[in-house]
Amino acid sequence: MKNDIKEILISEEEVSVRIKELGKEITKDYKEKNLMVVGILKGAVVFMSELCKRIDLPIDMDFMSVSSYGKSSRSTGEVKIIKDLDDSVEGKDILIVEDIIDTGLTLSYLTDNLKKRGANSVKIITLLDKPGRRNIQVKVDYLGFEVPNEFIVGYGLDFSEMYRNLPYIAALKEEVYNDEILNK
Ligand SMILES: O=P(O)(O)OC[C@H]1O[C@H](OP(=O)(O)OP(=O)(O)O)[C@H](O)[C@@H]1O
Ligand SMILES: Nc1nc2[nH]cnc2c(=O)[nH]1
Repeated sequence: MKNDIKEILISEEEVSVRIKELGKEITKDYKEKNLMVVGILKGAVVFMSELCKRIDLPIDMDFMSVSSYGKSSRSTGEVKIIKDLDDSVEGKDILIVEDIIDTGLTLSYLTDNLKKRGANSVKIITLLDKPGRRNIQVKVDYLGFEVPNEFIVGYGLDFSEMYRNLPYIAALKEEVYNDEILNK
């Protein structure tokens, strides 16, 4: 199956260095705050676990799972919560952790949703940003890397549930994915 990989875009070493930098930045920015880290299943799991080890603060961790329909430019899109947080976010400083921002639909919905629940602040960290595919503008507060408009796998990102455990970030060969996947 590794024959499906076109190219390694970001090496294991580069990811590790960037996550350490992001962890330091967050540690500085959230010193006097009430940090709650919210990972979006499943893609964010690998990034979140590495990131949290680099944040030198007491933190709450929780997870949400969402599904989205109609991400194409022809649709306004709809996001549904499949697994919600265990606890209230009232008064918490929320940091949403994502693996990738693509159309912007998921993070736009989640930011609004958590703000409405009375969080003190809601910010976004994403390992990857694919700005070429954006439909909805979203403010990214912390970014790992920008990636080109390719189908990305590794470090939590899957193709048909495969490749999430690759320790680097790679582009899949064009012949493996098709327009249906990118325009779903
Ligand atoms: O900006 P958007 O167009 O909304 O896309 C980004 C979302 O898509 C991916 O999740 P996916 O639905 O593939 O689920 P997964 O994390 O379980 O792989 C990714 O993890 C983001 O949550
Ligand atoms: N695995 C994967 N999931 C995505 N979700 C949105 N864009 C991508 C991508 O490039 N790869």
